Amino acid sequence: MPSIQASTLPTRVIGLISGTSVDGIDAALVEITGTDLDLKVELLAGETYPYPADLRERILAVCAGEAISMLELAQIDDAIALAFTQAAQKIQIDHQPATLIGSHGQTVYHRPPKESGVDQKTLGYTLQLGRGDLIAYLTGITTVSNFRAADIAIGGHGAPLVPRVDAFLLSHPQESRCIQNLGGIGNVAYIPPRTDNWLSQIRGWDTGPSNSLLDLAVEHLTAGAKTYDEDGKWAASGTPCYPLVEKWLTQEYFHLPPPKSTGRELFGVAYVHQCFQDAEPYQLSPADMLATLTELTVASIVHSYRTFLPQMPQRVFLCGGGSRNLYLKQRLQLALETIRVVTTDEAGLSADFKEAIAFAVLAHWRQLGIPGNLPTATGAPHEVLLGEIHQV
Ligand SMILES: Nc1ncnc2c1ncn2[C@@H]1O[C@H](COP(=O)(O)OP(=O)(O)OP(=O)(O)O)[C@@H](O)[C@H]1O
Ligand SMILES: CC(=O)N[C@H]1[C@@H]2OC[C@@H](O2)[C@@H](O)[C@@H]1O[C@H](C)C(=O)O
Repeated sequence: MPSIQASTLPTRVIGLISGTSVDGIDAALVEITGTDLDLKVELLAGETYPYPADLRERILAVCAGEAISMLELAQIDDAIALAFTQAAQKIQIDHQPATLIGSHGQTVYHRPPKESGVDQKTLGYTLQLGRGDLIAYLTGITTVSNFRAADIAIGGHGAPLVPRVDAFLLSHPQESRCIQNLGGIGNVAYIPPRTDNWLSQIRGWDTGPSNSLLDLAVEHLTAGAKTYDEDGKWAASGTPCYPLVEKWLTQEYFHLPPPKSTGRELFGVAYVHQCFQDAEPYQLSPADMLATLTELTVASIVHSYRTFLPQMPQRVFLCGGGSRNLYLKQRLQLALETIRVVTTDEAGLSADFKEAIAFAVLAHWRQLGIPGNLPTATGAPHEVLLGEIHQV
């Protein structure tokens, strides 16, 4: 990956994403300077704008595989684009206006490419709603969207995309690091110390479920009264059932070598339903069930590091909503023994808004003609420009 010299004038960019938790739109207003090794990002404002409850419900139903008409698809796409537009407008209040938006949109379907014989691969497919042309028109700001399509088209997974941004914002001269996102789905970027050939040694993949199963279990156990276990307090009062964790860990996904990606299509409603069925013989309390699902997230992350990393990292930096789950964090620290587990806040990058910041950077790169994917993370055969630019 050559270092590309381009304009280093500060650019004010908005990054927008709603992730697999479908809890709302994360918006980051940032000032970006530099391009790659000299890349710097200052977070001017970060907010999460919850979706209207009925829209969230419809999106979750679509993610769970409910069949809908094209009319309803269009209506959901409209509603998401409008919600993203409002997020972009609100985040600029009391600030100088932005000149660029990077909008990830809302993933509603993700089908990773699959090996189908020697040197044969079936194509992947991914769909993010909330169309960028409408956001550009309504905000009057050039908008980059549909970031995953180009990587998928050349045979990549189109995910995870954040590792390349992590590499330039969170690498360290001496320390090897894992940046672990704990969103609905978990993903990791492994970044070796910044010495010779460090860029070619970066790795990234989706580690599996993070909060998606926990959130679904909490909703089920509270009959919809709660959507998540705040700070992991409920799970912390239970005890993990290790035979179940062992059983669940035999699942094929955890043993696939990276690059790999996944989503709610696998770790969603049907999966958690099966988990509850598997748990029946053990007569677990709700707290034990949550502790056991937390342990699956922990064990799947640590198993994937031990199996697929060239070496264990010196430090793990957490980000995403799950980094606020104190029980999950504590269990991960215990499983990783002497490897320190902290959040990306300790490295000066907001753990809450890192994904939104990353899509601002990806838009900035797109405008400058700099590729955004990392082939060692997405499995694409080469680098490619990510995103469609919608000018105003
Ligand atoms: N205080 C907290 N205690 C426990 N869990 C929390 C807390 N705050 C957030 N979470 C969890 O984090 C989730 C949201 O995380 P985040 O916004 O990073 O996910 P996402 O971006 O939607 O997912 P992905 O990264 O897979 O796209 C919530 O659904 C909840 O499970
Ligand atoms: C298809 C899709 O939306 N994937 C998300 C999801 O959420 C976490 C994980 O799965 C990750 O691969 C990806 O998002 C982040 C932002 C990424 O591309 O790096």
